Formats: sequence, C-alpha cells, structure tokens
Amino acid sequence: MDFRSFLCCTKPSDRKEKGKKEITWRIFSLKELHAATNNFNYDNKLGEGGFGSVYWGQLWDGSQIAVKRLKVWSNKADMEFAVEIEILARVRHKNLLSLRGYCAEGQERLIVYDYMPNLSLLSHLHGQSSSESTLDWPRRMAIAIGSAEGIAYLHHHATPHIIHRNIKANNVLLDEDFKPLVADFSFAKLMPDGATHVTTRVKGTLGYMAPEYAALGKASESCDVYSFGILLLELASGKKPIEKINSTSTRSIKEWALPLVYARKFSEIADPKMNGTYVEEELKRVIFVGLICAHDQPEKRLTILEVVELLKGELKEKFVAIESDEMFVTGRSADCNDEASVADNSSGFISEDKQEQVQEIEKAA
Ligand SMILES: Nc1ncnc2c1ncn2[C@@H]1O[C@H](COP(=O)(O)OP(=O)(O)OP(=O)(O)O)[C@@H](O)[C@H]1O
Repeated sequence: MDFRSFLCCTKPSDRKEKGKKEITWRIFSLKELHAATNNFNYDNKLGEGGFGSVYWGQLWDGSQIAVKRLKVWSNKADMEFAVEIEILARVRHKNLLSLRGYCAEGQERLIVYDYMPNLSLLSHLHGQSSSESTLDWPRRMAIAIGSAEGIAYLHHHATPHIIHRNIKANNVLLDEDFKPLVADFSFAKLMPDGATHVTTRVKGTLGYMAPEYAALGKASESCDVYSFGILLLELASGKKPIEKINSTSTRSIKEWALPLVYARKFSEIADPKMNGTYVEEELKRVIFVGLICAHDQPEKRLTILEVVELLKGELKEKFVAIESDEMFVTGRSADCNDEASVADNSSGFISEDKQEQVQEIEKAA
C-alpha cells in the first residue's frame, strides 16, 4: 500500500479553541526543507536513528525545527513513515512531541517537528551535557512525572490506544524549560479495541525491552511500563540500562540496583552527580516504582496511570504494598533474568532485519 492511500484520512486538523482555528500541522515542500536546513548540511545534523538522520533547521518565520530524513527508500520504510505520521497526527498532549508536518516528494520522506533546544534526556544523563550537571532532583522528578503523563495519554486517552514500543532516554526530548516530550513513534502500534496485546515482530532497544516482548513478540501497554521502569532507574541513578562489567559480561541496571534495595542503601543508587541533593522519600519512590514497573512478570507491573499517581506521592497504601513486595525482601530475586545478561549488542538497537526469525503475526488477542 502506498503511503498516500494510507494517509487518505489524515488531513491537517483544524482545532477550535476559544473560537480560534488552530491548524496543527501542514505539508512542507522539499525546497522549503532544503532552505531551512542549509541543504541538510552536516553541521546541522543533530543525530541519527534507525529511520535516518535528524537535522536542525530554521523556517522563514524564524521558528526552529527538527527534520527527520529517511535514509533509504523502500516499501517497508514508506509504510513505517506513514505509520509515524498517522500516529503523530492523532496525538496532542503537552508531554508528547507532536507533528509539525511532513514532506513526501519522489523517494524523499521527511518528518518535521518542533526543535527541542535541550535535546534528549540521554544527552544529559550520559552524553555531551552530562558533565554540566543540568539535572537537579526537582528537574528529574518533573521529567519522570511529565513523561509518565505523556505515556498515560497514549495508553488510556488516545483512541484507539497506542503502545509506543521504544520508550528510552533518547526518546524523551527536553524543551527550553526542561519539560519532557516523549518522541519517536516509528515503532508505535495502535491497539485494536478490547485487545490485551498484539503479537508482532520485535523492534526496540536492548536493555529496555520487556522479556515477554523480546522473547515472544507479545506487545502490550505493560511493555511500555517495563521500559519506563528502566528509564526511572536510569533517571535516579545516572547508570545506563546495560553496563559492561568486563570483556565478556554485562549487567543490567536491575541486577545492579536490586541488591542495594535489599540492603536499603538508596544513597548508593542516587546519581553521584546530584552530590546528595535529592529528596530521599522521592528518590525511594522513583526506585521502588521503577523496579516494580520493570518486573519480569507483566501482571506484577503497574499501569502507567498508577505510576503517575505514585510518583506524585498519591496512592500511599499501594506504595506501602509495593515496598513490601517479595521482590524487595527476599534474597536474590528470580526477577533479574532479563534479556540484558544474554545479549550484547553495542548499539542496543534491534531492527526487524536482525529479528527475521520472529514472525509477524499481527494478531489481536
Ligand atoms: N525535535 C527534536 N529536537 C531536538 N533534537 C531531536 C529532535 N528529534 C530528534 N532529535 C535528536 O536526533 C537524534 C536522532 O533521533 P531519532 O529519533 O531519529 O533516533 P534515536 O531516538 O536516537 O534512535 P532510534 O531510531 O533507535 O530510536 C537524537 O539524538 C535526538 O536527540
């Protein structure tokens, strides 16, 4: 199917707010995007992902944009492009990076977003901005709550519900006030009404993938919750989801954090870059919620709505129950059995091509 037929129902939306008509996105010409990005100049390049490269640009009105340009055209890539546009055009929430527009001319496929001046959470935790200690504790809490609210919109308010399938620190972008915006819907799936999961070809990032999804391709909202749990642990500790401990083995963030939680040594989990300046109760909350979200058994995980409330300090009784969960009181829990310890992939990125053995069934349960 050509993307044009796929997008036949996706028109720039007119939203009436207080009598004002707001056009939320539009179609860009290739010429306009060439002009905005200085012909996709290398100096404008912000980074590269599975879909292609992302460039900074400026439009004639002075507004700054980020343009994602498809690497190599293929029918499959065209379809993924259409899926991302289709999903982006549906979502509008303060914590989701929305669509500014797209361009499809010849074999060129480009997606246009607002530029996020503070780039990704990854760059502040582990990348070029990490030495500047830009993330104090209040900022980390606001990022945790805001991104959970963005995901809650996808899981509970969008129609049909949407699973993101690639929640990770590179996909949480930060605006000028460090407000988080969940981005990158290239792997997202629309959940058929009433379905508990969809079985699909595995795509995602090692270290963030729920075990039942990595092994069986069973994707559901709770897979996003798992990934978000890993993200919470990363945000609290500044550690990467998977760490190389010697030339042959790796350790997941869960394997590292759980023994410290058994010993209730929360200060040893806290990111040293915060120099001890965090709210202990909140740190504990982020760690317990992160670990229970990243439980190997999907039924033990929380819903993202519960996550939002718990992070805000609500659902006190639920939190007491979480703290005394067997995961945190027994010795080494069987829960450390995630894909991280068996897989070592330097990019951490799983594309469909590397997973040809997993059959795409696309069947609603
Ligand atoms: N709107 C934006 N504003 C600022 N930077 C952005 C924007 N969108 C993407 N980027 C940056 O561009 C880079 C590439 O992003 P992209 O979403 O293509 O890939 P990724 O998330 O790094 O990897 P993957 O494709 O594996 O998910 C990232 O470093 C991201 O921080």
